[in-house]
Amino acid sequence: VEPISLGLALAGVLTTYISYPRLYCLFAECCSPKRSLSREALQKDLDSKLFGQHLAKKVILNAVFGFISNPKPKKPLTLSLHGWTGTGKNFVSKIIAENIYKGGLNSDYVHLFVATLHFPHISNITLYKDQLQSWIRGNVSACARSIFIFDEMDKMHAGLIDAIKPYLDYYDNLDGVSYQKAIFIFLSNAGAERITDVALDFWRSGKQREEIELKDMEHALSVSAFNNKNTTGTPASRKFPRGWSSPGNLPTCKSLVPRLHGLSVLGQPVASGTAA
Ligand SMILES: Nc1ncnc2c1ncn2[C@@H]1O[C@H](COP(=O)(O)OP(=O)(O)OP(=O)(O)O)[C@@H](O)[C@H]1O
Repeated sequence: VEPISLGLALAGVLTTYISYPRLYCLFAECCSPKRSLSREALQKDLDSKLFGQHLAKKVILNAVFGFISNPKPKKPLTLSLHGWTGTGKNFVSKIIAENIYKGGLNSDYVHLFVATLHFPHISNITLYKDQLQSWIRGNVSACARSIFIFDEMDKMHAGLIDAIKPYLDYYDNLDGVSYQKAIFIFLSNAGAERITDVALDFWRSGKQREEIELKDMEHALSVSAFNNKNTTGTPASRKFPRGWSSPGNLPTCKSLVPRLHGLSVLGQPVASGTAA
């Protein structure tokens, strides 16, 4: 084959590959505006990898699948996972990320922040706020379905929590950017002791762990998370965003508590809820 013909043929193949996003996305990672999540695959992953978290599994499966399947969500998906260290909060975030993007946590569309690592100095709070907001704005502009994971929320400065709040609400757009397809996952130890207390009470009364319901955790978590002493800032600024109930405490039984915020599933707004 002569070099010019070969070159033209290759250029043709390359142009076709780039011009057809679906074809391109078969081989490279894409930010797909359409549904890109298999409920069966997510369920299989949760069932086979995540143990002892029946509430978390159910809530996460319904929340994530319902959200991704909705072509026009009214607000971003906000999940808040609470539990003691080593209960699987990061693990489940990884499962969610991997089910939405091939690259999982390494994807260009998945952003992980660790409070003590990325925002260590209270004196730099104004700088962090600006940087965080422009990072979120820039990345959501580039990919509406961006995922932001915030680890150690209980150690996050209240001022930074305030900086994230506007993106979690029901705005069609903020300064020309719509955040309604974004996913925010907050991980926290706040409420861990209380979660353990509830699980322990169930065990003492001879009930199965699987009998614990979302509502059994709700109140306990709200109170203890709001009173969380680790989050810095004044009590007033510690107020959680609308639809975002505060977190609480419990270690021995090691439960993971996801909290669902104002998510619209099947067109019905769902009030914030909790699972263990
Ligand atoms: N419920 C679980 N089911 C299966 N494996 C788990 C579970 N919880 C934890 N693990 C295992 O333990 C490892 C550590 O858990 P992970 O980092 O998710 O804990 P965490 O709740 O995020 O803790 P921390 O609060 O310290 O960040 C995971 O990578 C996973 O291998």
